[in-house]
Amino acid sequence: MIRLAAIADDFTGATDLATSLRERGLRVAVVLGAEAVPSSAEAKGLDAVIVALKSRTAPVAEAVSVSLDSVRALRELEPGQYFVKYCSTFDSTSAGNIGPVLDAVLGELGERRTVVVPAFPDNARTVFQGHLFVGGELLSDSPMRHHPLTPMTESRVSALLTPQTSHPVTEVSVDSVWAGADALRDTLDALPDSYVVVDATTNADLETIQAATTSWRVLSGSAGLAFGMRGDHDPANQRFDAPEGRRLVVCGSASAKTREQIAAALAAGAAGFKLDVQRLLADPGAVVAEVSAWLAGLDPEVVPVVYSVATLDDIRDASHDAAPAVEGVLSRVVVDAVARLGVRRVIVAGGETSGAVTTALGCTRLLIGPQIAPGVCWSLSTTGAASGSPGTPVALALKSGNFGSTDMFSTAWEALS
Ligand SMILES: Nc1ncnc2c1ncn2[C@@H]1O[C@H](COP(=O)(O)OP(=O)(O)O)[C@@H](O)[C@H]1O
Ligand SMILES: O=C(O)[C@@H](O)C(=O)COP(=O)(O)O
Repeated sequence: MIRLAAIADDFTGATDLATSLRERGLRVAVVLGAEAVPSSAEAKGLDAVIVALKSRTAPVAEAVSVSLDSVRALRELEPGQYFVKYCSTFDSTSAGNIGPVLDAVLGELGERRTVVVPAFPDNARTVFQGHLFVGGELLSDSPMRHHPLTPMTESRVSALLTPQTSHPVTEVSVDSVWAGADALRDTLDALPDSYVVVDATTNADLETIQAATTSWRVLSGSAGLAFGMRGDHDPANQRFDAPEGRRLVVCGSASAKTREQIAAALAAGAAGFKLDVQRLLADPGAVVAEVSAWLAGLDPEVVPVVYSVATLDDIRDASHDAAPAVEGVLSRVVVDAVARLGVRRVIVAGGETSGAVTTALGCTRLLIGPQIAPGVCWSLSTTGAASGSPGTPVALALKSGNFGSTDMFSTAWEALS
């Protein structure tokens, strides 16, 4: 039996939740896909298992199917609670996938209610009067309105979720949270079965919500909702031996923070390679070969940053084919760099991009290591058959687009030495 079983709709979301739990003393495993869920015997000693999926922008039926496969596999571990992790900026469209996945998971488990808590104050995401804020701005005024796959142009969480689900959506305001865990539990229990969007503006609010929902079978939200959980494992005591080798940063993220991080790295002496998306659409193999040749010729001490978005102009009129094509090229670049150039330490910016890269490397499991910033950590994995160089150890930092300090592409490596 484990305490918490989670599915995350992208790979950075999985490591985000994992690092938050690990920092709070839980023993966590992140596995990539339902097939990699450990058996009960293998999960002995673990507090939480998180399945990383690439379902955020997949077709609805596919997102539902991989989520259900994961929940069915996790069920074997007899979890005390289930956690459906989605983005702290509620990345989704009116078709899904947050609503359809919640509907399917609840249906599978015979449940009729969950809380909906995207707030993550450590990364400046708060929910007040049912509206999601990013820093001082409403979500719909934030850079998320320009996201290439899930542009967020509405800020009220219930308005975002209602078109995605047949379940009723209700709201609980921060006053009820401030009344404390016991009172909040009564407020929640008095509501009709529904998806309950709960305000949260601080970590203390998240802890109150978590304490009020310990008997709920299914929780949903960003990693922030895990902040109230406590385990007895001191992360400082865990061995984390990162392989020695060359470094590489690849960015498919179009997020404002990633664009700042790229600019800061280049200003600090990193070497940059900006992908030409038109060329890449026409001849991806040639672009991969060009990037690989460029990497091979660099001073191994210099940090290379391969990226596809420098300014918003780069994604303004992007074709539908561009996103998978960029993911494909960045994945092939990383696979080649690991197989042929001795790259062993890789930062990947962007959730979709991380899913593509990690899958191409054939990784199935991540050992979570030191936190780099709230929601961002180093992890260790081993490449699989898909990579062409199976059994190679790699250190991966799968970075959510908008997370991490501005200088992290230059400084994150220090946590490995
Ligand atoms: N120049 C570009 N034009 C169109 N799509 C792009 C471009 N660069 C990256 N993308 C795609 O945008 C998506 C970004 O999503 P993701 O990796 O989750 O990062 P983030 O959510 O931080 O922007 C990926 O699918 C990526 O391939
Ligand atoms: O909850 C969050 O904000 C992150 O864990 C996350 O999912 C961010 O997604 P990307 O920006 O697409 O990496």
